[in-house]
Amino acid sequence: MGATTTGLDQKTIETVKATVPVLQEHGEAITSHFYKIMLENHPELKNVFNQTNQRKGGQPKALANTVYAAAANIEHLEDILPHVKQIAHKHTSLNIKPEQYPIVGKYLLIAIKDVLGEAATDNIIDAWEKAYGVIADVFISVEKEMYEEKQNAPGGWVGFRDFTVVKKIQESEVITSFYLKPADHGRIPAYQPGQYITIKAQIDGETYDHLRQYSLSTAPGQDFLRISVKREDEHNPEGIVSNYLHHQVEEGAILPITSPSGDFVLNETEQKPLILISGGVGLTPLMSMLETVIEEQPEREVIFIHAARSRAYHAMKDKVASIAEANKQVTYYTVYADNTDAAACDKEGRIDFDWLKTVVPTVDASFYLCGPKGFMGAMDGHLRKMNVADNDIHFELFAPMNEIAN
Ligand SMILES: NC(=O)C1=CN([C@@H]2O[C@H](COP(=O)(O)OP(=O)(O)OC[C@H]3O[C@@H](n4cnc5c(N)ncnc54)[C@H](O)[C@@H]3O)[C@@H](O)[C@H]2O)C=CC1
Repeated sequence: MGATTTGLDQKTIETVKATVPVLQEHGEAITSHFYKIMLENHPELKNVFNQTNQRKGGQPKALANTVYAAAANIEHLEDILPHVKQIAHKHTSLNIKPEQYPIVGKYLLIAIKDVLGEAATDNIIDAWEKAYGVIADVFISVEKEMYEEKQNAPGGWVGFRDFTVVKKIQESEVITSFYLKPADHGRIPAYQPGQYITIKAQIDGETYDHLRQYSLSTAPGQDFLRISVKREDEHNPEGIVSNYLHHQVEEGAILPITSPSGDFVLNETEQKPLILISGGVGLTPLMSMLETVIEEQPEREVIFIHAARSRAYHAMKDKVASIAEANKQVTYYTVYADNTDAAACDKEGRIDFDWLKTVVPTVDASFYLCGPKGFMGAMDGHLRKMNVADNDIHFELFAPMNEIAN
């Protein structure tokens, strides 16, 4: 039995690879059971594992897909490193610690045994235990590096740091911006346009703290951080933190946050046209990119396309208009789904292929997409139909990784 670079013997590798399809077949049953038993035994992990996605089944599915993809590539994990890094950005933003990995591993194995019953022989369980250890080590080492970078970044930190809400501004019918300054009066962290932070929401009456990620919505280099939050329907469990922020968090309140994370960032080494396409509150990271590019790359052509439900839902309209007015490099288009005043927008309805083609000057451009899931799928489809190269399409969606990867 030869050893491999992962340190796993050939028999273990073969067993794991041979059983990936079996686990995939029972994937959701295994991970739903796993989440249930793990959170029963470790309720302190509830805030880390987003409860909304867990209820909807998205989080268990995402975790299952990640573990199976890693297991299928167990001999050459470096092939899935970009995917690992994207998840590691989310993990470090949530302050996930190495000691949490063995807990996940323990309950995942118990769930595999419970669901597969006798089919889960000792050999199989043993092989998966070893494989999980290898996969966990890859995540832990990538995350260790990211934590070191956070600690050493100008104004950076690890864990949660208290920020004071210094200003709260309504941007549209549903979107409100929160301006944040360090409660310790220390340095504001450096960050890249497109990155996000995690808020720990300590809400009265809730049994655990809720963690939510929000994109930073201005260019770096200000004397504050700013997030812009859409108020979700209060009856939607996903809306618990956004309603708390909108209704209970006023100027002077303290919010614990983690330092900026994320790899959906503006590449300032590129010169080709920058096309920013957003739907709804998805404009937040793209505002940070827009404000940055006009300062850092004044020669670069920028097209800012924004789709909103209607004028009342359109946030930061005046800001974008004044940026375009003052910077000839920027052209902007507005699309309203429900328009009562045709003069207020450039297109009514949705961004469709034929229209998009007329406003995109060249397909040899860098495209950044952010918005609701259906919007992103539609935009991605339009761009591929135009033959835009894969690596020119950048997108992010705050959702479990399996949805992002689709
Ligand atoms: N960094 C990130 O990953 C961020 C992600 N987001 C995500 O962006 C989303 C924004 O949602 P809302 O503001 O509620 O958007 P929304 O529901 O108000 O929709 C915005 C626009 O998108 C259009 N649209 C929706 N589906 C479409 C489709 N299939 N094809 C073409 N156009 C479509 C609508 O017509 C509307 O004009 C949220 O899901 C949020 O999670 C938001 C901020 C940051």
